[in-house]
Amino acid sequence: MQGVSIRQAEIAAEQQYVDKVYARLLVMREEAKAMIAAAHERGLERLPAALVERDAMVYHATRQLKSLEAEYEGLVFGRLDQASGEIFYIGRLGVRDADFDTMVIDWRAPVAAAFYQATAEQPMDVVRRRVIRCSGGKVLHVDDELLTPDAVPEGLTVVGDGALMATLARARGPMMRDIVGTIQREQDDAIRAPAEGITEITGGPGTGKTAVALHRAAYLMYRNRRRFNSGVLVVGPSPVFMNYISRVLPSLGEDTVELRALGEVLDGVKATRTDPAEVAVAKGSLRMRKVLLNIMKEAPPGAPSELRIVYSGQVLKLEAHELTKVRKAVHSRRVQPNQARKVAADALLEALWQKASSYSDNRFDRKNFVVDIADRNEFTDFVAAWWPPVLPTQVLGWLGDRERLRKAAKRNLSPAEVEAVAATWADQDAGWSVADVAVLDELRVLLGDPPKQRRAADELDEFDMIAHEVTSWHQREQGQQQLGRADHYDHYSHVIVDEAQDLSPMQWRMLGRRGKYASWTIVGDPVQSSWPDAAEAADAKERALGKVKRRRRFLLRTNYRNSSEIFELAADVVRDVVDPDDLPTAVRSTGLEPELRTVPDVPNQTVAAAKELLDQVDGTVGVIGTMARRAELTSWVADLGERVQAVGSLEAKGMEYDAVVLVEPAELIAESPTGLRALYVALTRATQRLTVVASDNSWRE
Ligand SMILES: Nc1ncnc2c1ncn2[C@@H]1O[C@H](COP(=O)(O)OP(=O)(O)OP(=O)(O)O)[C@@H](O)[C@H]1O
Repeated sequence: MQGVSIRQAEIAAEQQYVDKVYARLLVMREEAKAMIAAAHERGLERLPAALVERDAMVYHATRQLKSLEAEYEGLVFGRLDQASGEIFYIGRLGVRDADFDTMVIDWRAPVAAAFYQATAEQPMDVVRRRVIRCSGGKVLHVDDELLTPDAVPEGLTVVGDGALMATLARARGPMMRDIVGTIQREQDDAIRAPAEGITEITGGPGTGKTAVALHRAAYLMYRNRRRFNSGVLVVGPSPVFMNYISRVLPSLGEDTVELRALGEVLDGVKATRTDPAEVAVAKGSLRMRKVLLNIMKEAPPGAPSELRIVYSGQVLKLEAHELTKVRKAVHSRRVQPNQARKVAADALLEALWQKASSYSDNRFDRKNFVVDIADRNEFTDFVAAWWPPVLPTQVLGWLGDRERLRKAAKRNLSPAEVEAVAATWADQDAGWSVADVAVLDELRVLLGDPPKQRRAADELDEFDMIAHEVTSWHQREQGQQQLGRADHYDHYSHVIVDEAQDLSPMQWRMLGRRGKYASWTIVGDPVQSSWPDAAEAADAKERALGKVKRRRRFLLRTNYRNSSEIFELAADVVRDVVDPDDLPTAVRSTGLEPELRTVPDVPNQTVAAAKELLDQVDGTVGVIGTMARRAELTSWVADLGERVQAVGSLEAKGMEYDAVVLVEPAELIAESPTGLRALYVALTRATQRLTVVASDNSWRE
C-alpha cells in the first residue's frame, strides 16, 4: 500500500513539473506565431533585403512552431538526478523558461547522453535515472533506476520495476513507436556515432536496428541541420514497412527525412509486386546489367533496316548489315544512346558519303553533300526511326520477347531464367515488380535522359525573380526541398539503408547513385538475408559506398521484441546454418510457449487461430504465409477487423505484431533458396504469442 502511495506522490510531483512545461509551451507557440505575423508584415515592404529577413524569420519561427505543435506521446520522458543535487529533465525537444533557464533538455543534446549511457559501473555522476511515461501532458507512470546507491541523498525515493521491461510488455499498435525514453546504452552508442563515413549496425531480429536507425536520423538532423539539409534518405524493404515506421520520426519532431521503399526509389515508379525468387535473383544480379548492356546496343524493334537516298541521280543505299556496323560504331563512342542522336546522324552521313564517293570517283564536295542530305526530311525521318529516344520501360517491354531476351542474355542467364524473366516483362499489365525498379534505374543511366523540349521562357519581372529566388531558398531551408527537387536526386547528405542484408547487387547500384556524396548508415542482419549470393551483394555494396575510409561497426546483441520462448523456436530453425554469435539473446520471458498445430484444414484453422489470438492480446495479429499465398490469406481473415494484417513472407520483413499465425512453414522453406532464413524472419515477428498452422510436420525435420 505504502509503495502505491509513494508512487502516486512521485507521479503527482512530476505532474506539477510537466504542467509547468506545457504552460511554457503554450507561451512559446504564441511567440512563434507572433514572430511569423511580424515577419510577413516586414515582407510587405517588397524590398529584397526585407524579403531575405522575412524568410529567415519565418524559417526559424515555423520550425519552432512545428516542433512545438507536434503531437508528442510524451514531451517529457526522463529525469536525471546528479550527485551534485542538480536535476535535469529530458524530453523530445528543448524548452527554456522566460528567463532562458533550461526546463527540458533535448534528448539529442550532449548533456542528455548520460540518460542513456550511465550504468552502475560508469554512473557519469548520475544517482537516479527516472523514466517518466506520459500520455500527452498527463503523467501515467514513473520508473527509477539507482546508479550510485551509496550516494543517494536524503529524501530521494526510488519507485518502479524496470521501464524497459514495462515498455516491451506493452501491446503493439499498427505503427512503430519511438523508444526515446528507454534507448539502451549499446543502441545509444550507434545513434550518437559521428555522421561521417559509414556506420554499420548489425544485430539479430528485434535488437532495435530499425529504431536505432530512425533515432540516428533524428539525432543527425538535430546536431547538424545545415549540413544535412540537402537531404537524408531512409530506404526500407516495402511500403507496408515504410508505413509501419512512418510515425517514428514525426514523433521525434523530424519531418524532413525522406522515407522510400525499395520499389519507390526511382521517381515515377511505385512497385509493390514481388517476383518469384528465381526471377528476383536473375533481375537483381549483376548478370542482368550485362544483359542490359547488350540489349541497348541492339536496333529497337521496328527500326528501319535499310536506308535509301538519291543524290545527284545516284541511289545511295545502306543495307541491314551496313546499318548494324554503323550502329556498333556509334555505341563504341560510349555516348549514352539518348544523347547520341547527333553522333548517329553523323555516322550515317559518313557511311553515305563513303558510298557516294565510291560510286562517283570523288566528284562530289563532302561539305555540300553533308549539308544537303542532313537537311532532307527523308534523312531526318530515318534517323528519328532508326535511333529513337528510348525509355527504360520500353526496353523491358522488348525483353518480354523471349527470343530477344535470349539473344541479349547470351550466356548470362540460364534458359529457365530467360523463360521466367521474359514472362514477367511480357505481361505489361502486371505492373512493375520491386526488382524491376533497380533494372529500370540502371537503364535510365545507361540510356541517358531523352532530349527535353525547351520550356517557354519565364516571364517573371525583376521583383518576382527576387521573390522567387528568396522563396525557394526559404523552402530549401524549411527542408521542403523534396517539393522542388529534380527527379533522380543524387545529392543526399546521408543515406540510411534498413534491412540491408536483402539488397541485391542491382539495388546497391541504384542506392549508390543516390548517395554519391553521402555518408551512410547501414542496418541489417546477415542471418535474415534473402539474397543467395552474399559475396556478389557484398562486392556491389562496397562499390556503391565508394572509397570511404572512416567506418565504424556496432553489433546489437539483445532481442527486445520476442519473448524468449518464441525466439528459441525461431533460433532452432537456423541454428545449424549460422554462426551462433549472430543470434541475439531474448530478454523477456512470458511463460507462453508457441503453439504448433498440425491440421488437415489449414484455412479454417488459420482463421480460428487468429480469432483466439485476437482475444488473447490487445494489439495486432499478423498472419504470415508465402508471397504466393498472400491474397488468399487476406481473403481468409477479411472479416476479422483492422487488428489483423495478412502479409507475405517478404512483406513481413521488419514488421512486428503482438501475435502471429504462421501458415504452412514448409512452404516458406520451399519458396526460395534462402527459405530457412525467411522462416526465421517470419517466426521472429511476434512479441507475445505465436501459433504455427501446418498441414504436416516436415518443417521441423
Ligand atoms: N531500447 C528500447 N526500448 C524499448 N523498446 C525497444 C528498445 N529497443 C528496441 N525496442 C523495441 O523492440 C522492437 C524491435 O525493434 P526493431 O524493429 O527496431 O528491431 P530490428 O532489429 O530492426 O528487428 P528486425 O531485424 O527483426 O527487423 C520494437 O518494438 C522496438 O520498439
